[in-house]
Amino acid sequence: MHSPKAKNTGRRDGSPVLGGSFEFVSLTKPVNRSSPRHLLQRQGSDPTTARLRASESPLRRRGSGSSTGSASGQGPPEEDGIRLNPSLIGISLSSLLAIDLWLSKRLSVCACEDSSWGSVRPLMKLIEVSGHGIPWLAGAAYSLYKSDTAAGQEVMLNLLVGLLLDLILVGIVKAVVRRRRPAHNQMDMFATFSVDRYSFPSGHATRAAMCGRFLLAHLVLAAPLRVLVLLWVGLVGLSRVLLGRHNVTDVLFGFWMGYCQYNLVEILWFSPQTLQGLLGHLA
Ligand SMILES: CC(C)=CCC/C(C)=C/CC/C(C)=C/COP(=O)(O)O
Repeated sequence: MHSPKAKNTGRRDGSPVLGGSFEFVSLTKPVNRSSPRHLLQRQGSDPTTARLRASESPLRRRGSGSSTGSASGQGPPEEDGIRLNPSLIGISLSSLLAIDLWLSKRLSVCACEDSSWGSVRPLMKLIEVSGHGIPWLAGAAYSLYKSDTAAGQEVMLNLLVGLLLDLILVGIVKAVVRRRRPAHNQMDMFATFSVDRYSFPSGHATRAAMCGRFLLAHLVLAAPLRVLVLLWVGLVGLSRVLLGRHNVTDVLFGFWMGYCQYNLVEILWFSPQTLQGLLGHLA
């Protein structure tokens, strides 16, 4: 990806302003402080350039531009490195986002009935429902209500806490980041909050990761079922991209966030005593 700045700041004679990786540094800076002496002299002879240089360069405003290391041939000063890093991070992020958008678009093969895998869309929507908040909240509340043992009630209460925590945290991140859903998404999901018009992170992915870890830690012990749980988590995430609901990074971050949310549930874990106190208050 090209930096817009890079197009405008090259020299008229086409020769590089600086060699190797430092060229980028010079392109992000208004003044070629580390340029050879004859270049500075040539630029200084142009009154417009000289005026711009004087007004734009923070170093010159501080009056230190003429005496820093690079101008005296000792290589770029420390400040060059400080400016280089954010630019490199910016470029890396832009590249990652471009790859993310391209890959997500290519993978959205069930985004509508006419898509290449449009016939699989109903199955993907079924997987979507399996990771929706309502069945999970209703299921956990019902199990809590029906549970006879203190241990069972404890587990279900904490699952309920985790699910509510997940809704709150995902809502906050979505509201802060405000990343739009992919353009190819059909907004035909049932029971959504207003923040669900945003896509980062995928609430289904966070819930699947958190509930997956919860199930593996407390409820599902048989090996074949544990594999099924892991498969379900993966399918929920994959279905978000195939349906065109999310970009790949929304789902990957969602998985990570859900994984961390489970740690939070473990830290907050409500004991039977706390549970009895709560139920005593409610009764
Ligand atoms: C009791 C109560 C507050 C239930 C709300 C459950 C609900 C409407 C959850 C929203 C689930 C949803 C559509 C999340 C969006 O998932 P993405 O993967 O598309 O971000």
